[in-house]
Amino acid sequence: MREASEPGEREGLSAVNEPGEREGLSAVNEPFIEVDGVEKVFDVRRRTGFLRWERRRVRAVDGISFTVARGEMVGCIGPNGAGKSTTVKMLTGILTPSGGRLRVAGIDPARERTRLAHRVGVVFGQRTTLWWDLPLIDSYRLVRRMYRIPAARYRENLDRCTELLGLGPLLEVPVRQLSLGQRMRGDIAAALLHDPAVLYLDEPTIGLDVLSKARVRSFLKDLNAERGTTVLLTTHDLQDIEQLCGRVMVIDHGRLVYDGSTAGLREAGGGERVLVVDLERELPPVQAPPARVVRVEGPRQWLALPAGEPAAALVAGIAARYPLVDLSLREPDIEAVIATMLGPAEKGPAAPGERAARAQDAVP
Ligand SMILES: Nc1ncnc2c1ncn2[C@@H]1O[C@H](COP(=O)(O)OP(=O)(O)OP(=O)(O)O)[C@@H](O)[C@H]1O
Repeated sequence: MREASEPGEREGLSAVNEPGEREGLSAVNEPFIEVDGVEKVFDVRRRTGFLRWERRRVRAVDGISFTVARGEMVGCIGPNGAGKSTTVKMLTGILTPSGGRLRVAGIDPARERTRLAHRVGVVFGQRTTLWWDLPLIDSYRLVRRMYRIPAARYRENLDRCTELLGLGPLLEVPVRQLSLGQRMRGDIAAALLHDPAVLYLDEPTIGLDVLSKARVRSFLKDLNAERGTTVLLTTHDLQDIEQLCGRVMVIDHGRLVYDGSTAGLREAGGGERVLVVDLERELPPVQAPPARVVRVEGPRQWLALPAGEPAAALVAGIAARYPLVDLSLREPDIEAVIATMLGPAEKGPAAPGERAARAQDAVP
């Protein structure tokens, strides 16, 4: 406890963000997170034989640049070893960049990590920040002391999280007895008690069942909408991104290969939309170029539309020439789009460490 509260005292911090700092939506377009040509290189030693070691340089992040405005909710995806967690760790100040410039709320995270900690909440899906042997509520009391959260603010935030995350029956339960989904909700609440302006979430729905995922996603959506909390979400679950984030960044080999709208990702990846038509009876494949029939099952036919091809004229043409009963348009599978974007290595199951090895440059 002592250790955690000391740095704040040294820097003479006010306990938590002032209410006015609950991220002025007026400043929505100002960059809140600025990442400019950031690099992170790790020097690692690898054993290559008996008493033989090789020094290698792992370029985990290779000149990434982006900005995030206040109140934005941005998804970050990419294969294992792409550099996502390393980027988040640099944003929290846990790791120092090897090059480039980084600012969060105007603060250099590596230099003023403690000051930044009062503005930031972090949830790592695979690890807990809660005290394992203590009841959940005791962890929250400790968090309150660490951040010196005023009593009224603590109560308000705790009540809100307890209600929206369904934590009421769990508060007196030791963390070690919680299920994964319960613990995750507990972790999210712990990260929010001090009213952070930005929340980093690393795989917040990993291993959760469908209902728990829905609950966590709905909570995050409300948090972002009501409080204007800036959210950076790293995940392998594309539904997290599709349901929560209007913007997505795709990272591969330490580089940003896509940064834009989630909807635009499909087009950027050259994904095809599929038109499913139900005819009155079985018929030969529908002729409607440039769409082409890719599957026929009785009176139902599936037509692939090249990316960017408007559907309206095509649908009208089919309706005029064929006995149409029903039709629907399916967006391209986002997972397939990303696989295309990332190249052949992502299409099959990647061998463990394969991508990491590709990101490594041997040091002469
Ligand atoms: N502390 C470290 N020392 C040496 N290498 C590291 C360290 N941390 C990460 N790396 C390497 O940096 C690269 C990027 O790792 P990172 O954890 O950022 O990937 P990621 O995109 O988060 O992957 P995942 O989706 O599997 O979590 C990998 O090659 C990894 O092995």
